[in-house]
Amino acid sequence: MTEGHARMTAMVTLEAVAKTYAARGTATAVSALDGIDLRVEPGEIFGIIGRSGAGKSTLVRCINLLERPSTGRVTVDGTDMTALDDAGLIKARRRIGMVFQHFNLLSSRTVFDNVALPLELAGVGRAERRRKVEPLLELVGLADKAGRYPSELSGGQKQRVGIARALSNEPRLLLCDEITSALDPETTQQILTLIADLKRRLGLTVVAITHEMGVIREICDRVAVMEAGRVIEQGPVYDVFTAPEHPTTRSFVSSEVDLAIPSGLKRRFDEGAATGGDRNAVVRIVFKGAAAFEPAIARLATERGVAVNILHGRIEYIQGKPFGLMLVEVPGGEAAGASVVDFINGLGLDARITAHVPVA
Ligand SMILES: Nc1ncnc2c1ncn2[C@@H]1O[C@H](COP(=O)(O)OP(=O)(O)OP(=O)(O)O)[C@@H](O)[C@H]1O
Repeated sequence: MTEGHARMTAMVTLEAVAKTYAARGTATAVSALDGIDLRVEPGEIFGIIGRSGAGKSTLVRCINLLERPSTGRVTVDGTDMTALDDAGLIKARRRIGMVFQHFNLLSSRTVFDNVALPLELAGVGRAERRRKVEPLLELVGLADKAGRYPSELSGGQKQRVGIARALSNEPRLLLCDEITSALDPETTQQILTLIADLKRRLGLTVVAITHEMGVIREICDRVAVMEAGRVIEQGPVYDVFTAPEHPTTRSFVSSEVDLAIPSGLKRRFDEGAATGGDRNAVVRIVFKGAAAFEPAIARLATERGVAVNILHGRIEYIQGKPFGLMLVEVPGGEAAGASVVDFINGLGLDARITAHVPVA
């Protein structure tokens, strides 16, 4: 119990949660979740990423018991959800908002009445409903659309209605099930910004499932990676992005932060690998954390007198922190590469020889 957050009461805990869908007809039983342990802290945005079929939807639906786990325990805001009867569940679910990929709006109801629906179901009177729904529509930027019907709205606007509806009972926890998967990139960005903003303003805890690493990188504090019903890796987003351990995580992350090496450069690497003549080392340098600010290339020049040739590079910002990758050619023949690697690693960066190119 040395970490600060470990002393807080978690907003969500899953302990040894498993879910098997029973065999039906010719279909065999499916193990969708296979022993999940998770802890979501109050006030964080926790992302869950995985490929199709990994079990993400099942997992998120086990949090509000829309799906009952076969075994294991789910606790939300101090309440053991798995121990509740139906009446207890209905009440507990009011404190958990949920937003869906395909919005799930009622087409025969106006925007206002869609947002008011959970309040109606909870027995809240008309005047009180108005008092609650109007500021919510304001909050999601739809104050002027209260009387419109879903068919008159864009996808992004529909999702704003879905978000306002999820907030109507003033939940402490918001579950987001692929909420930007049906939206174009620009609208996705707006919706993610809205979620991050709502989290800050309302002090919400958010659990978001997605198959897009971009969503995780944009708004999440921590991430769990799922595969075949298990969590294969989890941690702070910056750590998982900059040092993914599991091959599946690496493949998710590479599309976001790896270097796409141009074909002309790749050809030179191939020539460097094949040549029997003189060649120079290509060093791959990773800049991350505090060391990202180290002027490594300049120090190499001033302290060692080595002027490297920058071949390719990329700097990303993840949760506001820089993460850079750079490929440099070290002049002076193959042997010069190793001492440059030592020098740069000595500055706290991560360098290694990744390829060779023929000396021009
Ligand atoms: N109601 C159900 N009955 C039987 N099998 C199911 C049911 N729901 C999901 N499954 C199976 O459980 C596994 C996990 O599905 P789940 O929908 O949770 O994955 P996912 O990661 O959310 O995938 P997707 O992104 O495609 O929805 C899959 O093999 C799926 O076919």
